[in-house]
Amino acid sequence: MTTGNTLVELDEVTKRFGDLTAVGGIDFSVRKGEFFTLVGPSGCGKTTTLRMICGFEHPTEGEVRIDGRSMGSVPPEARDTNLVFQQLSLFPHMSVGENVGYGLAKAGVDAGERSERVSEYLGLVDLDGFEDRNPTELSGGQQQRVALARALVNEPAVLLLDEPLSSLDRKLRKQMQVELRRIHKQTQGGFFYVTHDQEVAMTLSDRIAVMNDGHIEQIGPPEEIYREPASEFVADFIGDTNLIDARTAERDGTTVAEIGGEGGFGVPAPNRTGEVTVSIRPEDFTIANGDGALHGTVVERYFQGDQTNYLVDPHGDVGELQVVIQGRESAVDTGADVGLDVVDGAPTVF
Ligand SMILES: Nc1ncnc2c1ncn2[C@@H]1O[C@H](COP(=O)(O)OP(=O)(O)OP(=O)(O)O)[C@@H](O)[C@H]1O
Repeated sequence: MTTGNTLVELDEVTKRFGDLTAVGGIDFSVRKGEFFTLVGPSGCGKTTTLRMICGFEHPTEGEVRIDGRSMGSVPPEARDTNLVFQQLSLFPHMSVGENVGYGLAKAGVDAGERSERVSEYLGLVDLDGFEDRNPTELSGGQQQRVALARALVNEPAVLLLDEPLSSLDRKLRKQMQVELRRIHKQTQGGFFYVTHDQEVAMTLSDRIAVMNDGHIEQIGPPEEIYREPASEFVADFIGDTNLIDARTAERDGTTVAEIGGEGGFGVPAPNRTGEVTVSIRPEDFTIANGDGALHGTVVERYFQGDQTNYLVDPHGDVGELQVVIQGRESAVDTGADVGLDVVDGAPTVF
């Protein structure tokens, strides 16, 4: 299973706490130079997984390998990993420079080289010249960047990040996402990122693993996860979607899921029969006054600048649908009778 390109491998890893199975037999690998994100709802087992990679927890069953080597009972400090937490964990009594250089000092790196490496990594996180500042004088975003520099300075094979942006406000979080991408590109190390925030996962990652209740539902690049969700859970958790109950029927020799009954429209559902669920993303609809595959009434309309969101109550037993139209066009008002069409090939049938 090991290839030269693989950095971290989890092989049938299970972690039980008493009767509770926090992680139930998961497999994945993180490649060299990859930004890999584990995303899932609170309590699904993300942090436990990360803690098994860095050695703070040990699998009940299965094996963690780093660079092809079984981690068995290798203690955290002997693993080629470093960790950045959600809570800012800088030493308040040390300067920024001392914080960043802490691991190097512990490893016995001499003062001259330490000082060079510290300024190099402060430069990487865009904090040139901050060596003598005190961490308490810095903003939350700057402190988080110091924590990043501190974790990166001894060049670990894998940087583990546990919700490092969640204590920042929305704007700063967006900025730090861009920064993290850039820092990852420059260091070319493996990043293993854990978050419940699917938007962050989509923005940052080369690949995402979606976790649910201790198991992995799907692994793939963000676009694939979004466009071709492997399960109803993934479709619902990653981005917004409409999950519509439907039944299959034969139309012109092909099997379709009928949305809105016989008069509604058919979504191709090859090899399926009976009750199904159809996932349609809000942006995969088009909306117009008048005709469409489905008819309905606009219940609500929310203008959001770059897009307009509609809540449409379709005729037939479909349930309200969320529709998003990007751009400036928003010619349909609340209360209007509208037609909805769906972009060909966009829906997924479960
Ligand atoms: N040391 C422990 N002892 C007992 N149960 C634990 C322990 N650590 C975690 N758990 C349980 O294991 C499950 C998974 O927890 P974990 O922290 O891995 O989830 P998570 O996905 O990281 O959640 P969050 O996003 O809220 O941090 C939870 O039900 C949690 O209560």
